[in-house]
Amino acid sequence: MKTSIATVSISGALDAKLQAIAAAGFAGAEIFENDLLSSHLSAKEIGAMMRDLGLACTMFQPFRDLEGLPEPQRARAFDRLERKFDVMADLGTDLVLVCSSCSPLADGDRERTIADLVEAGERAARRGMRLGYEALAWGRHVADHREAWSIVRDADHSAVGLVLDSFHSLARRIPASSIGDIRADKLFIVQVADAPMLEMDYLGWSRHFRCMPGQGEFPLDDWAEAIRRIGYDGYWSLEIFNDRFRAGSASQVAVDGYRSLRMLEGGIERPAAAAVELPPRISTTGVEFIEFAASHEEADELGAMLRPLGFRPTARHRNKDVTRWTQGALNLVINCEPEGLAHSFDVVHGASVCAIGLAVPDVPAALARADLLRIQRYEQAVAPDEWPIPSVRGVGGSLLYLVDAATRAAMWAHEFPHPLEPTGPALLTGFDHVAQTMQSEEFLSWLLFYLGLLDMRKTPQVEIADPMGLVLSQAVETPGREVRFTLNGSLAHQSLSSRFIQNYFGAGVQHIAFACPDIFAAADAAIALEVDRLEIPRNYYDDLEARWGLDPELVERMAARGILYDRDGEAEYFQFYTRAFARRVFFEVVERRDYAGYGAINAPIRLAAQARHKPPFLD
Ligand SMILES: O=C(O)c1ccc(O)c(O)c1
Ligand SMILES: [Mg+2]
Repeated sequence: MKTSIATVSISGALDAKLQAIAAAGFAGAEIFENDLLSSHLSAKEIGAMMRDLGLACTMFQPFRDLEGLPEPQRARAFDRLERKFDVMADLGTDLVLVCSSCSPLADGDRERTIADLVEAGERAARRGMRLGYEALAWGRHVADHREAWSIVRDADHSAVGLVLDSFHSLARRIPASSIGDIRADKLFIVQVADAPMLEMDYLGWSRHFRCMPGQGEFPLDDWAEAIRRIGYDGYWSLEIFNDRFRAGSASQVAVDGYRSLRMLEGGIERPAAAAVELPPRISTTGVEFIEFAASHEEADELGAMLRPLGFRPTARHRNKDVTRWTQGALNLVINCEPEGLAHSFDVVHGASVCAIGLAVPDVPAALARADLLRIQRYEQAVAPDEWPIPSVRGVGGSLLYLVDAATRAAMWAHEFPHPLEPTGPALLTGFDHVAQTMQSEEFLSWLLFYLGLLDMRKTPQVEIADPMGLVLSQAVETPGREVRFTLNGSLAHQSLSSRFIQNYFGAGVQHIAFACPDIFAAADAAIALEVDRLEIPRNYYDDLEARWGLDPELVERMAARGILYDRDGEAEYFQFYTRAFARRVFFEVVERRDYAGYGAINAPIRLAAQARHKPPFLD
């Protein structure tokens, strides 16, 4: 796939944008006119810079309101176009994007439109240039790529072609089958954007809500497949108007963009027919372990929270200050080493989750996928007798270890040979989900990370009311729901999530939810060992009884244990929470009875209960 991105997609000054675009691995970039107008560099200098960076200038854009004008506006538009050809020559591109007209002066007569495009094509051809006609979804007379294509086809001029932009076509829900009529040699460039499905005006939706392929809800796989099928082999160019991206880091947005095009190439939701030679997304069968970085003091505190939940320290590392805590098939690792990544993590963030081990069947394939997406591998020094576990950088600089079956067996037996206590009764049977909290600016980036690397699907985004602001929440899940992450992005500075980020000095794991087959048994055992649990107000239970018509006795049993409840049809969800450890990480225990969600309805109750416990220094 030939990759390109419009400079409008990225923050900063034009020269900095181009550097970020080149560093992320793109082959080309579209120069957005406003970026050039506001640059201190001339078009010639930008052109030279692009050549030095190895970037093709794929298009100059946009040229607005060309066709259907009365005189004298028409003559002026053509003069303006000639001037742009000079700029394009300096930039080193032969292609200009012409948007379908939005001018109230434009006449919608089809023959006039064709005649104007032919005239423009003649002028372009004289200068060795070409123009690509794009139907804006809010164009005054041409707002549909089918209409734009029929005009381009009938104009029948070698310098006049079509620009397809997924936003305009998919916002209008134009079927991908309509692309089959387009001739590949007439499709001059393809612009790509995803977006959430919203009910709003096209212009506002397009200018503020576009996102990278995979981050939104447009059916891009079918659309891209239809374009490949006609034999198109030109550039796929991201064009993402989004205020959040323009407020973010240029290099991160550029890398995300590159990653998203690679995802599109291989298929976002299902493998693309054309992508056989690309490393596919990784299947993962479970969370093998979660590792905490902690000082000894913090490790004691953490241990005191884990025991009531049924965990015991069962083994010690052969030569490191690292303890394995287990329960049934669940593994937690507490790392108190005075050096290495875990220690650095503890110094920066305080006691927290520094790594997650994912069970994957094929580690080399996983690393190949990570490389394709430019996800950073993490290589740490391994002593000669140590078992190396490959890893990549995840949320907040934490690691995602990739653990295959051979490593799993060797890792525990070889690295943790010194037994400590026997295991207790297994109350909890698995990791249900891991919740990670981040700034809202990073939210879409991490969504793309998980969806690109792992064979996971996203659930719809929900907004959760925190006592001090809104939090965006969205889950990613493996097809069999063996691994689930929930991502939470705070939209308000005072929300509990934001306080977490401030307190944590960055994004990270805010809670770990364990699965159990009997929540009452798990809660009773935890309470018997004096678990520090989150108290839920009585009002909640009065409402619960009224809302679901639950047996009052069941409601009393839940109230006595601080268990929250949700229901979806016949499916039921029970959950309880511990208080936060080191003011950062807390634990949840859930029992699912065919329930697929995360109890979002209870999140405001939980957040308010946590806010009541907030440590005084955070005020
Ligand atoms: O919003 C716009 O004006 C605009 C400009 C150029 C494009 O390619 C586009 O899709 C939209
Ligand atoms: Mg466009």
